[in-house]
Amino acid sequence: MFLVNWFFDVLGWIGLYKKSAKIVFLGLDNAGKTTLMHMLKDNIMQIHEPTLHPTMEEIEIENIKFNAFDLGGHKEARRLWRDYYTTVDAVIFIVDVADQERLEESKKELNSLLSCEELRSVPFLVLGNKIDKKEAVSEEELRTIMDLSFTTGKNEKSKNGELRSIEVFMCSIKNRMGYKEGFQWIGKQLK
Ligand SMILES: Nc1nc2c(ncn2[C@@H]2O[C@H](COP(=O)(O)OP(=O)(O)OP(=O)(O)O)[C@@H](O)[C@H]2O)c(=O)[nH]1
Repeated sequence: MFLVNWFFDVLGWIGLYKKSAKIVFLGLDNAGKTTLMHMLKDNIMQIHEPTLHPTMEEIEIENIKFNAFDLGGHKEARRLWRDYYTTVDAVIFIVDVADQERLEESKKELNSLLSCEELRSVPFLVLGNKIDKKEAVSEEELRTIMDLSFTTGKNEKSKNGELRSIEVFMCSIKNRMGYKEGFQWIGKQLK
């Protein structure tokens, strides 16, 4: 009973209780994917052993599977990711908003994912991470730089089933701020 409550708490907290999904964390190296995976793990008492792989991590909580892939120049990760992406239900794309020099590279990576036919109807949550750093750009600046001015809406579910939902949430994974709202939004987009 205690375990059941625990799962309810964690998945309820991130808006994914009773959902079944494969969620993938993507982004350049150093964006914060591993830190986010660890934050989830720390909140979870019993998880399947993570798959140890230099470029891919995996955890499972009940019916939710989280995978993280590095896309920052790792050929092996890209190959693994390509084998995997036809079955993905949601993408969480993490951007280091304090690393202004790499925002353009992040944008290119995001755009190439957004143009993938296989991901045409997959919801995308863009997490602008590291807002605790003084170099961090604002949400407005991030949206401008990354061409994300028109998004679904933070309280919305995409109205047309054909249209992909996409939204930006700013966060500091280190300070455990902001990403919960992002997960809750992604929870709403899943069936
Ligand atoms: N200030 C700050 N640092 C953060 C935050 N999130 C992650 N970091 C730091 O950013 C660095 C990279 O984080 P990782 O989680 O390893 O990033 P990654 O995307 O998994 O990167 P690779 O493993 O290199 O692909 C680490 O030193 C983290 O401690 C944050 O919210 N704020």
